Amino acid sequence: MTTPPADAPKLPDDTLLRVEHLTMRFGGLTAVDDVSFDVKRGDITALIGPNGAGKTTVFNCVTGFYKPTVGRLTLNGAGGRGWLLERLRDHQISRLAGVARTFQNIRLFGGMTALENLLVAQHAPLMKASGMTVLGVLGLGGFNKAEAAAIEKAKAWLERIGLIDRADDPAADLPYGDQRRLEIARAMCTDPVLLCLDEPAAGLNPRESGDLNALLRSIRKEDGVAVLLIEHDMSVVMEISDHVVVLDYGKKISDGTPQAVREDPKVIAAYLGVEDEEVEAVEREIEGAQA
Ligand SMILES: Nc1ncnc2c1ncn2[C@@H]1O[C@H](COP(=O)(O)OP(=O)(O)OP(=O)(O)O)[C@@H](O)[C@H]1O
Repeated sequence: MTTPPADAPKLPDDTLLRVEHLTMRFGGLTAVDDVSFDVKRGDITALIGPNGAGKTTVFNCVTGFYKPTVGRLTLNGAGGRGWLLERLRDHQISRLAGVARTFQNIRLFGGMTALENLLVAQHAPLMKASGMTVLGVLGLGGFNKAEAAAIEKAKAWLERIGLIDRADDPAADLPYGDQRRLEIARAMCTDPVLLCLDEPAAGLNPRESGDLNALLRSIRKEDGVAVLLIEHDMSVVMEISDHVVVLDYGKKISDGTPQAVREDPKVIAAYLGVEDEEVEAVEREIEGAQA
């Protein structure tokens, strides 16, 4: 595999990802229209907006599932190296640039145990340690050490998400909320710099949602990993996000702290399904209510 040149522009030290003028067209439909925003290091950034606003499309561009029609996605990755994500293949985005993701629908290996799911995520370093040879896998060279380290890491994550007692149970047998957290732990086992989560709270009950919030806060605090998430559950967004980006009809309509975004008339109008001309009226109503 050839390593792409590191010709990405330098970002400010506190900025992990810069999305510039991102546009994605599907035939005649512009799903994402000239969207720009930053993801700061160690921040939880939420991407919100009504159905069809373009959130998943932005996500798919950042994680390499789509190549943007227009736009630049600069990531200051591991070791301070810069990457232009739109020039990388999707496997390079995860392995070289350090971007991990989960999906709207859980994609664990249901027949494998919880522990095995976390080991599979560490396949790349294990293969490297094996020297890609049978002798390596049989225990010569650094493979045994790497395998022991992978098991330790997997166990540490199972402890952290409260599933160590279920390490040997098939992932499919775990309750839904546990599967969601296991999926996040699996993504974390790849040592990402950016963790992208597509609706992590979907289908969770309030207790499971609380556990998820705690896990994401600990990832921010203890691992220093930045999180970019799409979420419809506003209680999760408002509680854990440092930064919220709002899309509507493919365009960015607001960008700021949860508090600022919550009070932005354009956001309120978008969620209420109000036409553009009526935004000022909504604005006046909000000001009136706050007075
Ligand atoms: N692969 C595709 N081909 C054609 N149109 C697409 C494709 N992916 C998304 N779209 C369209 O792009 C627009 C934005 O879709 P997207 O899934 O990004 O929105 P979203 O904000 O994630 O919506 P939701 O909250 O419902 O998941 C929609 O009109 C959708 O139908």
